[in-house]
Amino acid sequence: MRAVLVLAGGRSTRFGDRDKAVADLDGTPMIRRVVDRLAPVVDEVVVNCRDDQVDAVADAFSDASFDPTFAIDRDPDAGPMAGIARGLEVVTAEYTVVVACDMPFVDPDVVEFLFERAAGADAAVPRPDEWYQTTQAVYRTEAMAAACRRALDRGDDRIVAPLSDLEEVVVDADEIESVGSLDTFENVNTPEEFEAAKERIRAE
Ligand SMILES: Nc1nc2c(ncn2[C@@H]2O[C@H](COP(=O)(O)OP(=O)(O)OP(=O)(O)O)[C@@H](O)[C@H]2O)c(=O)[nH]1
Ligand SMILES: [Mg+2]
Repeated sequence: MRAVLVLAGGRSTRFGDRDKAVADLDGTPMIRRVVDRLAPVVDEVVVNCRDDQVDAVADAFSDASFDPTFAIDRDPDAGPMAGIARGLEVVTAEYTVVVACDMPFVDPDVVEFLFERAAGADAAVPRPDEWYQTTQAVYRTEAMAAACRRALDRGDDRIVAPLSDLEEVVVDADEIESVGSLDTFENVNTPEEFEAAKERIRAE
């Protein structure tokens, strides 16, 4: 079994006074687009966000054929890795793809490939350049949950901190491009990037 854990508990400060998770991306809230793209390759959908976001996020899924499970931050603003830890508490699947809500071009073929590469290991983490794409990576749910807890317990909330405790497969740019596009990692932070994403979706 496979889950998607969508991270949406950020404050979207670079975006402005709106929550980018539910911002309207050419007729679809961005988080809904992200999940819709991954629905064909997962069995379970979990959303991590703050309590004050639940109504708007639930609204974005009101006409979906599945009900996302909410993992609400107990400790808001504790950073994305704490959000991953919280989300993985409610996942039931053995493997989870973690994805940020602001990656509207996430490629299901890439994610399928990551699930295949993670099998038998603790994680498959893309590293298309010098940075690990930890917010579009597949993790063995229990191993990652434990690694996050250990990192948080030692006061390390960096998103890469759990990796030191995992036996992960690192997936490079060539491997990603053999199955899909590096656009899968594009993320939307500013209104300008959001407008550019909209234009691209209109042209699709
Ligand atoms: N639960 C939780 N998730 C977070 C937190 N900070 C960021 N995230 C999520 O992690 C992902 C990547 O974060 P960013 O791109 O920095 O998003 P953001 O923090 O909302 O935006 P900025 O305020 O502009 O940095 C997004 O999906 C966010 O929703 C946090 O403190 N808690
Ligand atoms: Mg942030």
